[in-house]
Amino acid sequence: MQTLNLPSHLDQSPEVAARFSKLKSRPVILDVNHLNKTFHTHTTLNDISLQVFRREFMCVVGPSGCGKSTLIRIIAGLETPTSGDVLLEGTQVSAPGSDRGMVFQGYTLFPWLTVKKNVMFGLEIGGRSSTESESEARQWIDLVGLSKFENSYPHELSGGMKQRVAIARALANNPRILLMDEPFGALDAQTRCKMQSYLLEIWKRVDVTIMFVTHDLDEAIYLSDRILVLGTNPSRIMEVIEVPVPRPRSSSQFLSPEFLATKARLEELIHGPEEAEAMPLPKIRLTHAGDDVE
Ligand SMILES: Nc1ncnc2c1ncn2[C@@H]1O[C@H](COP(=O)(O)OP(=O)(O)OP(=O)(O)O)[C@@H](O)[C@H]1O
Repeated sequence: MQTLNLPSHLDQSPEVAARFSKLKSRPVILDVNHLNKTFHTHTTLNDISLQVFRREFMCVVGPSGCGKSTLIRIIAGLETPTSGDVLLEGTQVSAPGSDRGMVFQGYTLFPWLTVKKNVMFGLEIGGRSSTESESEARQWIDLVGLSKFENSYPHELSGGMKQRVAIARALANNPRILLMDEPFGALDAQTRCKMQSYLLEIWKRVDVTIMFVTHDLDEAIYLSDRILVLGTNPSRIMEVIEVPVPRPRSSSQFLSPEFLATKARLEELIHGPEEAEAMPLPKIRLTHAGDDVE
């Protein structure tokens, strides 16, 4: 078998290295300190500490059950840690707040409200007048490219369009951080690719930091500045990878040596020997000896 001769994922071009030094010179927006979460007797998060910089795009990956959603839910204030704390711009997170926007995999729009009313909802709850909310909602709907659909109802939109509305609605409250938990997980592959490009475009135009949970390693590399890799047994941070792929990103980079090297490292961390050992299949055979497919 021919093996690819890949560079190390740690190799960075001068251009990429300069971008990371600029990123790290920005203020820390999110500070996670020695976070632990135990459900009954099961330790889901164990001593997780990390810092995210302002306007950084960080993806969170790891095997199923490693605590990705739990981490995001704690940052969102939807779950309380067993110990440790989360600071957003220096303020301790203890409950949900408008400084954090959330987009989930399931479509969470109100089906009885139009696109415009869905986006206006949080603004009106936050105390804005109807006129103010309407003009702000229009601006966000414009940003996600759905002006023509502002009077449509969610059932009249495709899955990708619904998620664009969900992004507009989350951004309308001017959150400091956007927390996205598998937001494109239910979309078909083509729509998913389009949504990834839309999201990068939106992120470039808004002063917001993004934490994005995904199972899709290509998606993580395509979107991220850094990738947080969580592991299980024991639960821990395995690595924080600085993605060496230059920006602006495009699908033509999927086969570039930097992209493939990062993917190989992620595969090694997530699907390495540890996972295979953790879940061995029982040696049961339901076919006749000699009737092998390989
Ligand atoms: N409310 C809860 N009560 C009890 N256990 C929970 C609760 N929420 C999460 N867990 C457990 O914590 C562990 C981590 O769950 P979590 O959903 O955070 O993982 P994940 O990495 O997001 O998984 P997946 O990739 O499959 O979505 C799992 O074992 C899960 O069963």
